[in-house]
Amino acid sequence: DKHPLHNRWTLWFFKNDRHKTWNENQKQVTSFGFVEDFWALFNHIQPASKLPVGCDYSLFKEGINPMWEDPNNLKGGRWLITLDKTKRNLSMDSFWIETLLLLIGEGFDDDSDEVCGAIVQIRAKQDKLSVWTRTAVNKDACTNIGHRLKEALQIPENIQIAYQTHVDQEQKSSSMAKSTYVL
Ligand SMILES: CN(C)c1nc(=O)c2c([nH]1)N([C@@H]1O[C@H](COP(=O)(O)OP(=O)(O)O)[C@@H](O)[C@H]1O)CN2C
Repeated sequence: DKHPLHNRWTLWFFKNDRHKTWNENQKQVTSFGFVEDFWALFNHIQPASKLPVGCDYSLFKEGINPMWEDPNNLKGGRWLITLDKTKRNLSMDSFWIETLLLLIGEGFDDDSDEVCGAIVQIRAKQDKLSVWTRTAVNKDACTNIGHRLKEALQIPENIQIAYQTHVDQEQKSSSMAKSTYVL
């Protein structure tokens, strides 16, 4: 019989329809709690690298919306990995599946409870992959999650990734919010 996951997860899809609000564009696709159902879903949908520019996939724990204002995200932030669009067909999909497997496999050791979800975003200039965590001030948990992410995605030591709080991201004035942690 089917193999249960430690958590249930919900896949969301964002398509940038200018006539709708950001919230209206954020759609739930489905939720799952078994390994077999994850693979059936993943093998059924478009790969991230094939989505139109402006689209996102988000995989969050069931009950947590992929939005700053969700109570589980209010005090948190994200590890952000930017991908040059030339890498879209090279590493985007492998980065995304590796991140998904870390999430559903609770691959962040004791800090897996700190993880809320992950988002992959197809954009004109730079694609983005982020892992959202619950509590920005939990430095040890945040940095362990960041290390595990770099390790799983085989991101070289000299390539920096940054952690930004959602509050800083919401209130950013320049193009990039300030970084709370860098690895
Ligand atoms: C409740 N609420 C409205 C709300 N709640 C949110 O949680 C939330 C937003 N709004 N977001 C809006 O999308 C724009 C692009 O962000 P982007 O991350 O797609 O980045 P790009 O500029 O499209 O690359 C953001 O500037 C923000 O306006 C983003 N976001 C996470």
